[in-house]
Parts: sequence; structure tokens; C-alpha cells
Amino acid sequence: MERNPVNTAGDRLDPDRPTHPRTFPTHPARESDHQPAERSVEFPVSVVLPAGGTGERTGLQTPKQFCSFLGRPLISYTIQAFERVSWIQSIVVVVAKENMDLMMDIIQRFQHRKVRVVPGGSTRHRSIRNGVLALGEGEGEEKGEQTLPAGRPKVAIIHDAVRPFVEEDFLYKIAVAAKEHGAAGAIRPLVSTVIATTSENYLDHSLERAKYRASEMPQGFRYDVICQAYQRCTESDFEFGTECLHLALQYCGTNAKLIEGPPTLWKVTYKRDLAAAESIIKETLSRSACIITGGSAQAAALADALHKAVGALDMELDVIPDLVGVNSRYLLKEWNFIQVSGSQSGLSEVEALLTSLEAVNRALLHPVIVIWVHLNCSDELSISGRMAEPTAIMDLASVAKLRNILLYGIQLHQSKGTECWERSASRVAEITSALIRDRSPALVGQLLQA
Ligand SMILES: Nc1ccn([C@@H]2O[C@H](COP(=O)(O)OP(=O)(O)OP(=O)(O)O)[C@@H](O)[C@H]2O)c(=O)n1
Ligand SMILES: O=P(O)(O)OC[C@@H](O)[C@@H](O)[C@@H](O)CO
Repeated sequence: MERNPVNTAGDRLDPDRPTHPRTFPTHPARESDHQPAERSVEFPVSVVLPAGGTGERTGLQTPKQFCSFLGRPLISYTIQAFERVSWIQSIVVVVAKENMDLMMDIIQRFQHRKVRVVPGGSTRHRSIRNGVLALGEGEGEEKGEQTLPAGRPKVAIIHDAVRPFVEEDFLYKIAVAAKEHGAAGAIRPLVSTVIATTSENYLDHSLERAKYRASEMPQGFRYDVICQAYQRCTESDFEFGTECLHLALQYCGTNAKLIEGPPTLWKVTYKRDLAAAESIIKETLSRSACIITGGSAQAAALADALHKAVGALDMELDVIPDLVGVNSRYLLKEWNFIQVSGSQSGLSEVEALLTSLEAVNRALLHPVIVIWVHLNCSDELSISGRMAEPTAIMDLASVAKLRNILLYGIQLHQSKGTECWERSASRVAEITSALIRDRSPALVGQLLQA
């Protein structure tokens, strides 16, 4: 995890960050095979993402919501989780005044949609209140640099910006329950028992754990309920409170419906949570890849063997001849690419792949992994050819890195007489899986020997 924040100019402070301005077409909506079935919600839903804290408990200078993972701030992952939900009409991100410019840069850099930024307050409740009020401001009005979102929602979802792993299915459950009951909240089983302490830090009593749950996010509220709750609550609530569901009960008599959520709803709080979040993000991006064979028989033979070997490594792998026609959809998936080239073809197929990836702006949100597997079937290694490839792939990889594409090479020597693709393929599969999983910057542009 890079702890370098993006600076107020929107440029990350470490040397690896691509700094050239990106000129993108309006990027097409990204699709993924894992996209759940489209749901429809018959009432307007908007979201408030409180992100106005300082993240003191991480011990870092950079507020945790702005810590970068694979080149992108944590908050951008959370925003993406909401903006891809078609029935969410608008998102209000609440950040400290001093981070407003930084937040606008992040929205521009990663082309987030439906997002508006408002200033936070000195406590989480004050920040959430500012966000809730912003949802009710007029539709289509200009406010500074931002156009106000669609009109007031029927349901407002509130979700800590530092809980990036939220799925549409659960958001749907919360939104529908909030519409029906006035309020709804995510809960999880307690891991530790809750105890009450005396002023001298002795045990006063312990709670029966089975009767209690941990209150998590997202939470949902009928818009009138959460507005009324914040209108009626006290300064003490604003200063010391941590529970929106309590405000709805206390000041609106609204008893929230509680829905057990998945374990992925956890909040990034401590430094160790940052490493956990990065590991989950990397794992999510490493689940699938497609092998492009270019139509050559040699490449197809290796691809088939690779398909079997990588399958054993719990990766989803598709084998396709090219990326044209219906196969061009792979360019839009959050997948990785393995270009298998026969000994006659050099890097031209990789160059074509990189151009296609840039044309669809595929590397906007996540670094793309491209692995060139070069089949060298000649019994005599052509010294000149071999010497040429390492330099050529290094140069190409340097250019690709500026576009957030990580290019690696694997050279496979397959003497003509040997038909044991399986052994070669399992070597290539292990290297490929490690490259996709680890995304090591140190190996970018290297031509590894399988
Ligand atoms: N004045 C505040 C304080 C917190 N939050 C947000 O509320 C969410 C949950 O709060 P927490 O995990 O406590 O974040 P921090 O207050 O930043 O953490 P710490 O208590 O360690 O400083 C975070 O997204 C945080 O940015 C906010 O919008 N405004
Ligand atoms: O208390 P913190 O500010 O660390 O985090 C906020 C959490 O309390 C809150 O997200 C849930 O408990 C649900 O209200």
C-alpha cells in the first residue's frame, strides 16, 4: 500500500504515479461478469459518505480515506461501489474544508459521476448532518463549481467512506427496509464480549453477548426521518454520539429494521486495516484473466495447457483468439491479460493490446496487468532475437506504465520435439499467477524465463 497521498494538485507524491494528463473519451460504463442482476428501486435514493475525519487511530499523517491503494485513494473505491449502482441518483461526499480541493481532484482524476462534495464538521454526526441537508438542496441549481444533484431523495443511505467493500445486493436490502420501516441498519455478530467498567477501571458488569450486535454501515433512512432526527437532536448528540439509528429512535420514534450484513462491511480504523484493505483489493483484481492466442496453433496449444494449470490456481481464465467483435467486451472487464505469441511474432500483438486498452480507458480505476508469453520454439536460441526482446519489452513497459498498465514478459523455450506442454504450462501458470497477484513494480518490463 502506498502511503503517499495525492497532493492538493492531485499528483501523487511517489515517482511511480503516472503524471501525464489523461485525455479520455467519456469512458463507457465498466461491465463485469460478476455484476449482480440489475435491480430496480422505484423511489429516489441518494447517499451520504462521511469522509471528514482525520484518521488519528491509523497513526498516519494522511487521513485514511485518502491513503492510496494501487494508485487510487481509498475513498475512490467506496465512491465506485456506489456510483456503479444504477438506482442511486446522487452521492454527497463530506470532507474537511481543507480537503475539498483534494476531493474534487480525486473526482476529476478518476472520473467519478453523480458525486458532489460538501464541507464536514468537527464530529461525524455534524458531517453527516451537513451531507443530509445537502441532499435536500434544489435540483439542478448551480452551487459553486458543482451542479446540485437531482431533488430530495425518498431514502438517504449513510455509509462511512472508509468502508469500501459494500455490495449492491446489501444496499438494496437496506434501502427497501428503510423505505418500509423509516430506518434500517447493518449489524454483525460481536467478536468480543462487551463489558461495563467502573470509574476506577474495574469490571462493573458484562453484557450477554448473544443479545447484542455490532452496529455497522450502511444505514438507510426515509429522508424525512433523518432530517427530523438531526433537527431535534442535542449538541451533546452532535458532540459525542456515534449512532444515527439511535437519533431516529430517540427523536422520531422510528425503530430501525436491523439486517445482518456480510463480514466485508468492516471499517478501516487502524493501520493494520489499511494492509488488510490493500490485500482484499489486490485479491479481488486477481481473480480472472483472459489468454489471447492470436490464432496461432502453438499459442492455442499452450493456452489450453495453461487454462488447466491456472484453473488449479483458482483463477477464472478465458481463452480467446483476439479482442475484436464480441471479444472486445473483455477490454472493459476488470480482468488481466495474457498475450501468447509464437516465436515468429515479436511484440506487435502486445502493442496492439496496449493501444486497445488505452482506447477504452481501461486502466482508469485499476492498474491493468498484461503478461506477454513469448513462445520460443527454435532449438537454437537466436541470440540476437533473444537479446532484442528484453530491451524491447522494457521500453514498451516503461511507456505502458505511464498509462497505469503493468507489462511483464515470460519467455518459454519449447523445443520442437517436446510435446510436454503441461510441464511448461504449469511453470508459466505459477509465474503468471504470482505476477497478477503481486503486481510487483520491480518486475515490470522484465522477460522472465519459464
Ligand atoms: N468529523 C468527522 C469525523 C469522522 N468522519 C467520518 O466518519 C467515518 C467513520 O469515522 P472514523 O472511523 O472514526 O474516522 P476518523 O474520525 O477519521 O478516525 P479517528 O477516530 O481514528 O480519527 C469516516 O469515514 C470519517 O472520515 C467525518 O465525516 N467527520
Ligand atoms: O465511531 P467511529 O467514528 O470510529 O465510527 C463510526 C461507527 O461508530 C459507526 O460507523 C457504526 O458504529 C454505525 O453507527
